[in-house]
Amino acid sequence: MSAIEVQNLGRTYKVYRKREGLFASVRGLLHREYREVHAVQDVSFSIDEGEMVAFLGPNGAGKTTTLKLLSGLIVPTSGSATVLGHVPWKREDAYRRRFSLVTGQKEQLWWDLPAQESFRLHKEIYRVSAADYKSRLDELTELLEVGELMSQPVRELSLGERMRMELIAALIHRPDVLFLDEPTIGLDVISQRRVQQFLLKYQKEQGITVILTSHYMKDVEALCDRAIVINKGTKIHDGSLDEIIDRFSRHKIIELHFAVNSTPNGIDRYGVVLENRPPMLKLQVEKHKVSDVLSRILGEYDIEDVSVSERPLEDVIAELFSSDSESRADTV
Ligand SMILES: Nc1ncnc2c1ncn2[C@@H]1O[C@H](COP(=O)(O)OP(=O)(O)OP(=O)(O)O)[C@@H](O)[C@H]1O
Repeated sequence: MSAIEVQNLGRTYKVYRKREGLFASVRGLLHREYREVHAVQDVSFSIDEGEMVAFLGPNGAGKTTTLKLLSGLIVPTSGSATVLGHVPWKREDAYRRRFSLVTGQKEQLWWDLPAQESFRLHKEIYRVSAADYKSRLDELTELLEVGELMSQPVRELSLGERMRMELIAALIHRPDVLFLDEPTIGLDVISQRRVQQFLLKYQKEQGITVILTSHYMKDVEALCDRAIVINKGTKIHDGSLDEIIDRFSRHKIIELHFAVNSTPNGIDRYGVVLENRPPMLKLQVEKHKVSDVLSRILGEYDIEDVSVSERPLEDVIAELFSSDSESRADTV
């Protein structure tokens, strides 16, 4: 059953255009000029209950705007959406109790108070019973390993510790849908992994529906099988992570092990040398040339072992979102 249904959703912002110079500023006071930013355009997708889906896109693609729309923080300019049968921007109490939005950049905890005080406030806001509150807090505290930090003012916590507290605050009312906007931004590798492991376990156990935006492909690979990719407000892909690689990667990697304990000169005429550790050499080759390059190399050199692999998701996404491929991404 689908938990989230989005149909031709669009959100346009009007941005005040400020001209330079005194005369233009005075004129601007009398006659305001606006420019329109189409942050989200005609986006449609459907997410089943219990799915964890990544929402990928370069800076300014419209990811946060979409999550804000689905959280009811802003109203769309076109299209429709329902989450668990609710229209988010109607801001019904019944909906508020069923979702949470966690953003890596904006905190919901009181800075000067211990996190447990904020949790208590959330308990009251969401009218969580004392018994449920206790059992959920115990469970989350243990899973996120923050027991000893409960009475410490939030401002004294590290970024990673704070994010774990943010997750507790977001989950204490046990939402059915969780929107995660860059939950690991700025975290070191250890903290990132800890958050990933928690999310994986929690999502499996509770069967909640999750949309995750992240610029870290390690998060995405650890947590999601499916990704929706948007660029300039428009959806350009919806499918498995493997499909992203298959569709957008223009290259493959050939790993060669030479029979002699060296690698030959001039092999770079076949592709880009990514790694050269004799007798091993990794070559990046355009997809459509792989079989031709392979047969030539095998004919020319004494090769002991060879393998062909896809490029890592991280590289494919970086290439897709780099400025020179933006126009390409627009047209796929
Ligand atoms: N309140 C606003 N007023 C005007 N323009 C906005 C507003 N919020 C977002 N935008 C614009 O809408 C576009 C989409 O922004 P959004 O924050 O949704 O992107 P994003 O994909 O989340 O980017 P990032 O990865 O950098 O967080 C951008 O061009 C942004 O400048």
